[in-house]
Amino acid sequence: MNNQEKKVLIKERFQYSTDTIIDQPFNWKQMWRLLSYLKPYVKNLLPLAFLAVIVSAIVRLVAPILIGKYTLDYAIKNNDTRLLTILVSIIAGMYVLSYIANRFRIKWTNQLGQNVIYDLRKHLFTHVQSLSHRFFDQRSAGSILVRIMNDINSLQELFTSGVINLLMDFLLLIGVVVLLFTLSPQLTLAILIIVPIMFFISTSLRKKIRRSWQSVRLKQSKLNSHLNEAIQGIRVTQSYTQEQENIAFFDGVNTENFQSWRNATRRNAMFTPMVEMTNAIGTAILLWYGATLIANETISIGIFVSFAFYLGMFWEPISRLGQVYNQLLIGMASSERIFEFIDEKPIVKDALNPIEVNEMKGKIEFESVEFAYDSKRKALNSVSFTIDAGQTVALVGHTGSGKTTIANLISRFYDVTSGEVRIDGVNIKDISIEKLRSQISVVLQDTFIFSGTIIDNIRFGNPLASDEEVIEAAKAVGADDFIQKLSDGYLTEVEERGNVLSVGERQLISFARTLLANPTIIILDEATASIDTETEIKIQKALKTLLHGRTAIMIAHRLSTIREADNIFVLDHGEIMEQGNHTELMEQRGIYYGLVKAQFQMLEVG
Ligand SMILES: Nc1ncnc2c1ncn2[C@@H]1O[C@H](COP(=O)(O)OP(=O)(O)OP(=O)(O)O)[C@@H](O)[C@H]1O
Repeated sequence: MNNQEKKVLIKERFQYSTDTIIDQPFNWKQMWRLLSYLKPYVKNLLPLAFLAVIVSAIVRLVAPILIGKYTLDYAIKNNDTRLLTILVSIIAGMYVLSYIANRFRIKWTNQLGQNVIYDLRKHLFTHVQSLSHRFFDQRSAGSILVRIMNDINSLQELFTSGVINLLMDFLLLIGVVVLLFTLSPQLTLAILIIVPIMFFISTSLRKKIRRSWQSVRLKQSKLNSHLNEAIQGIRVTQSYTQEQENIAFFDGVNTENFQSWRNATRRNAMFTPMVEMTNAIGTAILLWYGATLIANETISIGIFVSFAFYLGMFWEPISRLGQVYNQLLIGMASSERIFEFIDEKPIVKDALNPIEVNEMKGKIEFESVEFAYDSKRKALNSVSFTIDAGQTVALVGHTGSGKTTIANLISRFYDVTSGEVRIDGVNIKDISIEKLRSQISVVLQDTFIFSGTIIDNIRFGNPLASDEEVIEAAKAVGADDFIQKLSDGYLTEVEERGNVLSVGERQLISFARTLLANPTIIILDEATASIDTETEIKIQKALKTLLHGRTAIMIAHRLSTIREADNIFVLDHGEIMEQGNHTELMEQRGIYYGLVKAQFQMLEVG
């Protein structure tokens, strides 16, 4: 395989297609929505920041008049030292006031911005927590991370300085234009001629800048998605010695990210020189035309000096408005992506008046249940069964036959496409989701261990449980032995996903966690696969304790582990083809018989 073919293959291998450019024109509605996050602060931080802004704007607007018109044209011209002293003291006092106002403006606007960012991130995270499994099926963890971190970060500048500076600059701009016209309408008109040219150029830049920042976000999202996957899957990568391919792909997305940044910042940087150019042209007009006006005595030197001050102040807010506009565009691109998530509604949601079931007996019924993950194929097709409270039922069938889907529907991770799932005779759509899930525990083969101590990981099943209750649960499922042998016992720190623990140990921890949660219904998905015989014996013992007095659904490929089940459902292509206990199904000599025989033969061969 040549290098080119290799590159194509690598490019095709990692596909992150979920993030697309959301391209809408500048949207005032969205802007208001973003600004609504300032609402909690309209009574405290916002007015304080506004006050500081108004004070500094007034000082900046009044000072040039005092310096030019009054100091030059009256005090100096008439040699009035008393007036000069008074004016200089007032001007100095005003600058001190402006300094104080500015310090507070920075302090308060920073506080305001940080608070808004905190609130927005909290809102987004809380919302994402409530979203259904389908949402996570369609997106990589990395791309979700980018929205919660990077996109919100990019709004930080807008809220810490942008919004408030915008007000300050508007005030300055309006004030300066009014003062310029008062001082000399002819000179003002001559200078303002350049403004429309400037606006024309900036409008064409606007769209390009906005697109560039959106592209940056997309590239970052792709980079994060790959990074996340590359780290999570490092063991597989290393075992297949695919490190070079991974590095090559990373290099590709990293370069794309680098280029899109460079592109965006280059376009961004075009704004300031443009304003500076206009500033230079304005100054040239001032000098040339202003000198003529002084010569024919239309304006005084003092007015000319005030004018020069104001002209400097005129371009400054315009230049800053350009920057704020850029921040706004960046913010818009990010907020579109943030609001897309916030507007995402959980597909599985509570009924209007959900039933708060506090204690379930655990009878499960499926009536003509159909389900499809996508429109292309059905995962379950007219499935009906009843599991009585306290029964243990095993689901068996070929891979992809729909076993996990049944488990997903009982916990309401997805809603049925048609038909009904009932618990204790009540449609689960009418039961409060929180109550429903609090009575159901799902034990997965790949137990998720959170970073923290072992004791806290077990306590995840019931945050209110005491240390003694946690230890008791661990003892009951036979996890206490190995935990005691760990360096710090129950206080041993384990990293995310519990990489330092064996599969069997992780499973025992999850059993203890489940026992502590004390659910009415337990779903064990492949819980006894891939462990050695000794651990399996331990786990079988633990299971007996765990399942005692509860309704249990076991999904297991190893048929030896489910012989004791009260009932076995045999699935094929999303339908229940056979059901009965082990002896009955063996007598039927159907699919189950075939599966058992095949496994038996495999063991013999092995
Ligand atoms: N999140 C999903 N999105 C789309 N299709 C899915 C999703 N999860 C499962 N499927 C599809 O639905 C069908 C049933 O899957 P399910 O996970 O229920 O099978 P299973 O019997 O549990 O398989 P296994 O024994 O391999 O775990 C399969 O064809 C699978 O590809």
